[in-house]
Amino acid sequence: MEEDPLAYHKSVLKDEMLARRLRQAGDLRRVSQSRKQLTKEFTNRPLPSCPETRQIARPVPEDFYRPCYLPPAHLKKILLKDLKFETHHRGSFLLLRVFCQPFRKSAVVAAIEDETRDVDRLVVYQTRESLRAFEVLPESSVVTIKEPFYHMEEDGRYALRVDHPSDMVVLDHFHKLYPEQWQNHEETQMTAMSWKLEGDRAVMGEEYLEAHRCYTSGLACVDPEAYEGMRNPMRDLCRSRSLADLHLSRYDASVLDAFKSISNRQDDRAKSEDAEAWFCRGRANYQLGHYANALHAYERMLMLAPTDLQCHQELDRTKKRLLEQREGAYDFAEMIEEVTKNGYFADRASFISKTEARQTQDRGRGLFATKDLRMGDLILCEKAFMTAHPNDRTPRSTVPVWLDSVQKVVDSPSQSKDLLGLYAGQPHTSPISAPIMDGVPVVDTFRVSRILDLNGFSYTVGRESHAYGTSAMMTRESPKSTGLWIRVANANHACLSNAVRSFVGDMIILRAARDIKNGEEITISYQKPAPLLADRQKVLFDSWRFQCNCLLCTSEASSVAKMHDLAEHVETSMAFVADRTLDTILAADSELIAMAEIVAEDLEEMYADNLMHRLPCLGMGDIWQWLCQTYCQNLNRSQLKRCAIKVLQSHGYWMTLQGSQLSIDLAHGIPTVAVVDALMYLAGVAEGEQQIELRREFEAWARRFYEIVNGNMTGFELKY
Ligand SMILES: C[S@@+](CC[C@H](N)C(=O)[O-])C[C@H]1O[C@@H](n2cnc3c(N)ncnc32)[C@H](O)[C@@H]1O
Repeated sequence: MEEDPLAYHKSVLKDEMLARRLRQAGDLRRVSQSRKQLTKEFTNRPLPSCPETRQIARPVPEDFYRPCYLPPAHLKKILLKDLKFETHHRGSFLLLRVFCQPFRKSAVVAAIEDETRDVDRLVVYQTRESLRAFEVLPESSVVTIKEPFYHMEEDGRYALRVDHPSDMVVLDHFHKLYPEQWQNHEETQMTAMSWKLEGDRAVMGEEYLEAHRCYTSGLACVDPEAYEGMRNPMRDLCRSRSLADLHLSRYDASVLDAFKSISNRQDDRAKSEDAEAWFCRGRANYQLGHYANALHAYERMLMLAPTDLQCHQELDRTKKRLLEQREGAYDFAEMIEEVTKNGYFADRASFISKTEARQTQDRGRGLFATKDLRMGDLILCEKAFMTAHPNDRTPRSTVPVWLDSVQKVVDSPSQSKDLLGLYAGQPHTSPISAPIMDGVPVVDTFRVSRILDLNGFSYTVGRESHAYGTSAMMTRESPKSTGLWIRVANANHACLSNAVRSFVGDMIILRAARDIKNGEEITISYQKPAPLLADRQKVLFDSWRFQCNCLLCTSEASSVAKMHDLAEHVETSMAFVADRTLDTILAADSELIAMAEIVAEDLEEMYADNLMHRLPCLGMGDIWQWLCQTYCQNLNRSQLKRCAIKVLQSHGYWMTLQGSQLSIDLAHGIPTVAVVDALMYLAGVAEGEQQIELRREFEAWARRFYEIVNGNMTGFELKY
């Protein structure tokens, strides 16, 4: 990585800022900028068009703080002048108005005033990636900031900082806290119907947030008495807001609003409106993955509008999802085709019914089989809760997934239990949904961040149709995408795991690496296991804070004395292979081959214990693979056969041949691409020796391993 020439100055500046922060902490705020200065700063910026490029500052742990769990009614109102530096004002709230067009930097930044016309800046983190600053905080909007945090930002200036979405509530003009002096009197005069028309206009312009605001304001002015004997606009407003909710990914609210709007009357107009509401309910339930509810909604719609083509299509789509959910009936080739076209997403349901998450004896919760599984079986195929992909605007991918996971739960609180129930670094308490305060779920952003760090996976997209395109373990090239899968997040790690993961778009696939009994724990390897025990344990401890005690690790740990020698030999082998790529394989002479044989033999000696117990020898596979490639190139069949068997043994697979019947001891194997290659070398040798049955046996085994490693068979023919 290139060194930053300003690194030294930056670190001095950072230290100075920290010292200032510590010195001033608790002091009463001093006004540092006038309204005129702030107005100039905010109005001289280019108008926001699309979300700007930005680097998101992740707060350092000492800045972590909890969200406010109280409504404003239980808090004391304070003014800007009451703020103290570096202080969380617990038990208090501020009432503020945005007085200029806000902008986005590493967060949404707004100029705000209080009722005394005192001014300052408000910095809001964790807003939805795709929203523009003026959508988050429209000019003239009135907000309450609960338990405000007055903090020095990266530019060395103080500002009010909001990290938890529920700590800031944008008030509707009819809210009882909304100060009279900031009321827009034109708006307060509007009727429910005029709000509805305003909302419809916003929908036409695809301004769904604004439409939502209008429909909500309209609903606030509906007086049921005033519509005695007349058509009550409440249902119309709810139906329209349900559609706006759908566009805003607020699926829980969409289901509820659609429900409220259904009249069950029998006149034609009511039927058509109810059909619309059932459709919204269907779509929102589909998006939430509640396919049975979606099916019910579409069936109800078809009772009212039997010829609606779109509804028939949605119904068919939903039936497919239900089949996938029930039976794991996926057409992977079709799924790959879809993902290849759209890049990231597979419109598929999760199949997780052969597993359950429950407590282990000593490793928190784990994933367990609820059925007997055979080697190669699909254990589960799960849709991601959230994925994030690197792009020009956010080249580092984990931050958007973090932000959007918070937002997803805020938008559809019913999903909060799934996310917040995951491991966050402490022993589990029983999973709870986020509490709702002022109509908004209280989500602790920092907890979500920790959950994502401990439970997310990185993977590579866009290679699904290639050979081994869905294997995350072998694709080391960046950029990487990040994702979170709720059921798989319960799986504990073992370097010698019994399941292997792969990806198609945003679906994760787990296959059984060996037979797994009903009730047995399912484990996966969080990372491609490093050859040396110390390296493996370091990575696992640094990232996940545990030490692996799988059979391979405990066995290698018991031969500590040899560790140093082994490390030396593994390094020699790795250097040999790294220096001698394809060109040298093509030109390998007998001297070079002899050298490689010596390196391999030395390693075998080092790995005598592993070999005796038929355990994988992770540092030995590469050199035998190199020799396989070389002997294959030289058409030396007998040596190729010997080395291919060594590759299998390096991975913990020991084969037995009885005539042309091949059996493989799978107890301690680690399936990889190299295992498939070795089996295909052996198939080639058998073919050369005219042993057609045996060739078929080897190829059949190679196919089984390919499916485990890659998740499905796509690309096998291409590669072999
Ligand atoms: C993705 S979570 C796995 C589920 C977790 N055990 C739970 O209780 O929800 C990752 C965390 O599980 C624990 N863990 C995973 N594999 C482990 C292992 N082999 N030994 C001990 N702890 C493990 C670690 O605390 C790790 O940070």
